[in-house]
Amino acid sequence: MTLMEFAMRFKPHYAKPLEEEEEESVDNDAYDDLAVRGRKKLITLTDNSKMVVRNETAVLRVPYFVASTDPENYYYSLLLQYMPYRLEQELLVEFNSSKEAFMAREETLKRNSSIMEQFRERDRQLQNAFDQIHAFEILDAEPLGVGENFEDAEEPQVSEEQYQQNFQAINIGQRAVSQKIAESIRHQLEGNQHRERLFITGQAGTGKTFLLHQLKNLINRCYGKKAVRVFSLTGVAARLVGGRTLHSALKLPIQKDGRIVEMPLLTGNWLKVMRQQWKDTEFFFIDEISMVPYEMLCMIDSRLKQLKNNEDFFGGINILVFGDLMQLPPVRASQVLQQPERMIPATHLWRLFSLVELTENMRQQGDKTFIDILNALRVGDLMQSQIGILINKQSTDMDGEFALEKALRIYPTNDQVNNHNQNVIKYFKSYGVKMWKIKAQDKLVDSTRKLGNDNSIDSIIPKDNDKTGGLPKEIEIFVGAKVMLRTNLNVSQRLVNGAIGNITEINWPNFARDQLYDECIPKSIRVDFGRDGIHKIEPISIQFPAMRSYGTAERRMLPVILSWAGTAHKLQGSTVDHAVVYLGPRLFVKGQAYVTLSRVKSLQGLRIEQLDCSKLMGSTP
Ligand SMILES: Nc1ncnc2c1ncn2[C@@H]1O[C@H](COP(=O)(O)OP(=O)(O)OP(=O)(O)O)[C@@H](O)[C@H]1O
Repeated sequence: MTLMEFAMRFKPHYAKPLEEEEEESVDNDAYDDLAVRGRKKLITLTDNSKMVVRNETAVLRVPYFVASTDPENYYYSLLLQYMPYRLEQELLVEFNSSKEAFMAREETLKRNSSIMEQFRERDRQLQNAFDQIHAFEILDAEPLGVGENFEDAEEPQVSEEQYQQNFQAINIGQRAVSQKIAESIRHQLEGNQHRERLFITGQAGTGKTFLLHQLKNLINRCYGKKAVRVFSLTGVAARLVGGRTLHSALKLPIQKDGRIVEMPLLTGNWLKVMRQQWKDTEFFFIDEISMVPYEMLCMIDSRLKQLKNNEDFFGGINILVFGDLMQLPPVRASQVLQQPERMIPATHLWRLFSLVELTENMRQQGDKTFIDILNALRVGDLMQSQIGILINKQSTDMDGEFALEKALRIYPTNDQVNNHNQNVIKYFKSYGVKMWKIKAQDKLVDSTRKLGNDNSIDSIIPKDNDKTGGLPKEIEIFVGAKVMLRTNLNVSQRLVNGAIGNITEINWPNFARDQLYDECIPKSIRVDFGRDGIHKIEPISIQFPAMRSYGTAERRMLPVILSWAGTAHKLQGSTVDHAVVYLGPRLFVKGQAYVTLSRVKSLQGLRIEQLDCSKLMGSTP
């Protein structure tokens, strides 16, 4: 059924048949009124037609629809009630669904709603609808840590000096790729239609990300404009390369429970705006490609075709992907390289790529023993002597740089991460450090259903932080606590989800010197993000769907979580001087041990918390 056919179903309630519709006005009742009572006050509409001002109230009959089960009718009925229109068709033109049409009018509807407030007892119907939509956006968004909709960062400009310095530093393998790309750009600028499709791989630490930055600068300089767009699947990885997440940048659908959902086509204004944004793009980079399932690569291909209005593969732009398939496999999705059977005989996209392998380890530079261990671990072929070295790295005696509160801990699961953070809190408490427990303020914002006596607000709020916009239920903080930001505050200052720093100051409301009551949330905290500076962080409010059909809930909380530990998945791509890593029985994915270990620069900077040798061998996790 087309949207128009769908709209016709409303005729009995709202609209008169089109042929009866007067050119001059849609308010036929008002004209009928005019005939009976004589001259009435007219207002002139923007197209100079006239409309009679109604003196008497009218009753509008509205069937009842439920947003979750019948969104088309629900939003359409709201549009009909609250959006002024001359022809009913206008309401849906250019939109794929009535929800889209409704959201496109958000500003106007809210303005109209506030005007109408004077004439009616406000039923909050519109407000509830917007609240619901925005709350559900939390669920539709990528899981936290998988990035959010932040706009293109104003990337920090690399100085000429830095650029030259990096250029001098690049090794032979990196230089060969740079030269190939420079050459190719020269040909493309001369009109050559060949486009580069490279898969730049190499074990962890071989400088793939370093090369990515260098190529980005090189290409932008060649074109004299921002011609490269850089993406990653996770927000943390995107932060490392100054890029955006694939989902937000390309409006890709979100996979739920490992299922790949169909990708909607962009239409109307969205498409226009995005095409404009992409017009200068000549190169498309994806970092950490090992996290991108094959189906997603296909979606990227079709989205780029649409954005560049070009049916060539990837919309006829150059595409460079960076990653190591021996690192983490895509989370809950099919293999990266394998083309699912149902997609055959479509062209296998990976066949279009040339492979370039970087071989010189730059992260563990100088630590040959560690490099050899990592190389062997990568292919599941550790020698007995190498296992011996790792066994010697096991220690319960964590002091100096490896002290509980200092070195980063890397675990496979969130549970272990939380557990470690709590242990650090206990440790500081044992030294009498003053702590404050900050509890989130939760409330229901939908008036559709009230909480009964048997239900507390806690019973209808999801426990999983990813379903509450990343805001935790509670957090214990103190000056010195290590925290991770869970929202994008300022992309150009790199204050994005995943940024880690230490609290330097806690400020309470009303200039109080301390937390006056248990429910009190600090007015702000200051966090030192190292080279990204010290920044003030204030509490934020986020709406999300409550459980058990209780409508929309809202949580107000500081957007930070404790961060003395992180998961291997979230830390993929990072480099640290010191870390205590877990290589025990809870490793659950092939490649996890390798990714975990290879974050550390040297054997000297490594301690192992638990070691299960069977997890290091062969291809089994
Ligand atoms: N040519 C180079 N000169 C100096 N340092 C380099 C060079 N290439 C890479 N590095 C440094 O080596 C470390 C590892 O590099 P990088 O993070 O780019 O590796 P990677 O291959 O992307 O690793 P991973 O697969 O773990 O993400 C970084 O600290 C980086 O700055």
